[in-house]
Amino acid sequence: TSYIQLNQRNTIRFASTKHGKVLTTETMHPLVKSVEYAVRGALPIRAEALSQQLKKDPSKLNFDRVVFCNIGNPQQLNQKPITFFRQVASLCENPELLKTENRALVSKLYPADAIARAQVLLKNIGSVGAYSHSKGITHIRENVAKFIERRDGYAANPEDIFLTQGASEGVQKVIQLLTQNQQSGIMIPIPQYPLYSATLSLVDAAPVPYYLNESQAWGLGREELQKSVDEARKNGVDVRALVIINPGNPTGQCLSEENIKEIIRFCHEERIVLLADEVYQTNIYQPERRPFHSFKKVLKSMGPEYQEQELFSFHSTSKGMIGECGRRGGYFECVNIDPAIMEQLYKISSISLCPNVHGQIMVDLMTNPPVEGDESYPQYKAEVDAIFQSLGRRATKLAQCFNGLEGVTCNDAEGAMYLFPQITLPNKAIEAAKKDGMTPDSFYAMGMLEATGVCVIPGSGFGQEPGTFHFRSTFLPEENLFDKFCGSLEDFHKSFMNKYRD
Ligand SMILES: Cc1ncc(COP(=O)(O)O)c(CN[C@@H]2CONC2=O)c1O
Repeated sequence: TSYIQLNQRNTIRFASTKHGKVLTTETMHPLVKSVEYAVRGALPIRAEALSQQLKKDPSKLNFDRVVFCNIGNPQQLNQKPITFFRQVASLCENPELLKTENRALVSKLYPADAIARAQVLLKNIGSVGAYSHSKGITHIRENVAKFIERRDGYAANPEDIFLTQGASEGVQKVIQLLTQNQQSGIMIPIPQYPLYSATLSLVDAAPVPYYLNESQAWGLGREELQKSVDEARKNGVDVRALVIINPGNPTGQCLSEENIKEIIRFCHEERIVLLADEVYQTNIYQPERRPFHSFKKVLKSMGPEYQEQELFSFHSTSKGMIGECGRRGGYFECVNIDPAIMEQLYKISSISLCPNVHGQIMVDLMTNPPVEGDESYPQYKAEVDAIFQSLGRRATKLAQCFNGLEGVTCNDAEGAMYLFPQITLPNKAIEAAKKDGMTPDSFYAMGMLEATGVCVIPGSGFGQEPGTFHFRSTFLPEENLFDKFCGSLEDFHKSFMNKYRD
């Protein structure tokens, strides 16, 4: 916009005054100011401060470590990375190791299939220090497409795949494109992972809530979706898309194939774009909920009338049994998306040049791990199975712990990494929270943190049925510390309930 046009279009509000900071919370972008993201909000900030205090003067606190259960960050809680993945990544990082003169030494440390994988990757990448294609390295996108074909049994085109800085970046790009003005609405689950509400705040679009049914194991029916979209459209909201998180965060429910068909039929009939967040697709602990049904697969299995349904599917290297969150690896696949929109997606992807190459390498490894017959397969399978079984045990144990607490009910985690128990708090606690200017569940969670060092996130950070209170915890603390972890929560809860008993 030229200076003159700006002047004609609206009066220029000069940020700079005669003194003080130019950039302040008064002069900043108001939408940024409006954003909230509880997963790293007040509780984790306090937890970080306590963690620093523990290093300086542990005597003042009645716990010896802060347990960050606020975030699905497995390697922060000492989950081991997958050996084969780190072997390949480290070889890509230091190609000198692949030189012939070093082969004898390196072969003592690295299996042949890791060396071979690194060579193939570097042949297609060049240097991990170079910018890559803005959609991601073609060779890796081809491998992702093959993974999708193997998983679903339907064709996938590498040109429909964008590699991203974690799934977050893909979600933000797609929502940005989908929302034209303040009337643009995106349906999001309540409770939801606050990436969605935060992104909608940033683009000044309308969140359109649909409620998961806690009494039905966080189930979702067509009638709830219909009620939500009808209500929004009646109020002038231009509902354009539906976000489904499957398996769910923070709720852990896994959709059946029939449920997915019902959702696709709804989107088709209501002309709504589907955003399928499937980052927990390998975190499914309840056998009856396996195998994972992707929205892509179910859509392709439905009749011809559904074959124009627009769908974006998201995946990430941060979850599963991998937990490589810090590498920022992820992708999204575009299904039935207008070619002109694909060009727009490429354009905005090119603004940030490319996703980081190490994240891309991790996507390649996640989607194409060692297979039966490969030298590294036995170790890879043993590591993945051990993590998977341990997550399942911890999910069950923590749910049992929560269900044993006075006034607490907790659905099992069918999948994902979290539990979202509902807590019934005494009025005295609710009053005390009010006095401290906190929501009751934040007051409870802060009390838990100060007493035990365990950091969870209040349900208000995810949304919840009005009048109910929840908190979200991961079940990621190391298994050998789990009994102590559960014991500290039980002790805190007893003392809290006694302190505020009506
Ligand atoms: C449902 C869902 N979608 C997308 C993401 C983004 O992941 P990446 O950007 O790392 O790929 C997360 C991360 N889970 C957050 C982070 O940890 N705890 C959470 O609730 C998530 O839970």
